[in-house]
Amino acid sequence: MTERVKIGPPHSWLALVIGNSRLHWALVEADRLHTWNTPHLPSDPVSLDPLQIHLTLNDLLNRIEELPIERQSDAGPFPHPDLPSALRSQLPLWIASVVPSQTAFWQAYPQTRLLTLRDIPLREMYPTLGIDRALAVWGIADRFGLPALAIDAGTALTLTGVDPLGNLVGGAILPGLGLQIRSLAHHTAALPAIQPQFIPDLPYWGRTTPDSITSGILHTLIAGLQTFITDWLQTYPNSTVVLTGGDATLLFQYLQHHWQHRFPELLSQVHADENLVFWGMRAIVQQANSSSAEVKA
Ligand SMILES: Nc1ncnc2c1ncn2[C@@H]1O[C@H](COP(=O)(O)OP(=O)(O)OP(=O)(O)O)[C@@H](O)[C@H]1O
Ligand SMILES: CC(C)(CO)[C@@H](O)C(=O)NCCC(=O)O
Ligand SMILES: [K+]
Repeated sequence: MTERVKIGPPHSWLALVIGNSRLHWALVEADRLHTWNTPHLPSDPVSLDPLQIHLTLNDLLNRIEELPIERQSDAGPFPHPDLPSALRSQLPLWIASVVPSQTAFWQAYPQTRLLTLRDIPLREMYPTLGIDRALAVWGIADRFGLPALAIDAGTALTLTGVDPLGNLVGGAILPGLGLQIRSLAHHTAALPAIQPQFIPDLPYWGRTTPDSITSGILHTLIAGLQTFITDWLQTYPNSTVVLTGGDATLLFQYLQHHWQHRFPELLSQVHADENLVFWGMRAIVQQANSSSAEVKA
C-alpha cells in the first residue's frame, strides 16, 4: 500500500460537529476551512462501550473509509480521500456533539478533544444549553463582535442571543424546516413529504397540496423570524444576526426576497454563514492552543 501524502501545515486540525441529522467535518488550516458532511455512524456498534471493544486507530480509519461522503458544493478539491490520511498523520480532532450516542466512538482516537460548555467563554449559560448553539454564537462574537444573535436552521431551528458583555440572554427552539415537513408527512395519510425549494413570490394561499404545505411552513417561519429578530434588535440595535445550518441558504433566500422592499434595514443586519459553528470552534481551539503554548514556554 502506498503511503498517502500528509496534508496541512503543522497547525491544521480536524473539527467534527455531531448534529442530530449528520456529521459535519472541517479540516481547519489557519483561515481556511474545507468542509464536508457524512451520515451518522450506524447505531449498534457505536452504542458499545469503547473501553470494552478497544478500538484501535486502524479500526477507526477503516470505518471512516467505508462511510459514504457527501461533499458540500463549496468543498473544493478535497477532502474525501484525504480524511484517513489526515487522521493517519495524527491531526488533532476536536469534537462538539449534541448527540451523546455518536460521540464515544470518536473518542477512541487518541488525538480527540471533546469541547464542552466549560470551554466556551460565555457567561450566564444554563447547564443544558446545546454546545452547537454556544459555538455558533461564539463564532459571531469572534468574527463580528458582540452583541450577537445566531439562528441555526438545522434539524431543530434555534435562536441564541448574547449581549454586549458576553452574557447569554437566551433563545428559542423549534422544529427545523425538514422536521416540520417530515412530521406532517409522517402523521397524516394524505400529505406528501415535499422538497422545500425557493419559490419567488410564494403565494400565501396555496391551490395545490405541496404549495399549501410550502406556504404554511415557510410563511410561518419567515414571519416568526421577523418577530424574533425585530424583538432582539429593539434591545440590541447594533447586533449582528447570522443564519447558519443546513437550511440557512434557502431561508436566507426567502428572507431576502420577502424583506428587501418591506424591511430593508432589518435585512441589512442579517447575514448567512454555513460555517458559524466551525468559526466558533476555531476561536476556542486557537485560544486553547495559545494558552498551552504559554504553559510550555
Ligand atoms: N444533503 C442534506 N442532507 C441532510 N439535510 C440537508 C441536506 N441539505 C440540506 N439539508 C437540510 O439541513 C437540515 C438539517 O440541518 P443540519 O445538517 O445543519 O442538521 P444537524 O446537523 O442535524 O443540525 P442540528 O445541529 O440541528 O442537530 C434539514 O432540515 C435539511 O432540510
Ligand atoms: C437544540 C439542538 C438539538 C440544536 O441542535 C441542540 O442545541 C440541543 O440539543 N440543545 C439542548 C437544549 C438547549 O439548547 O436548551
Ligand atoms: K431528544
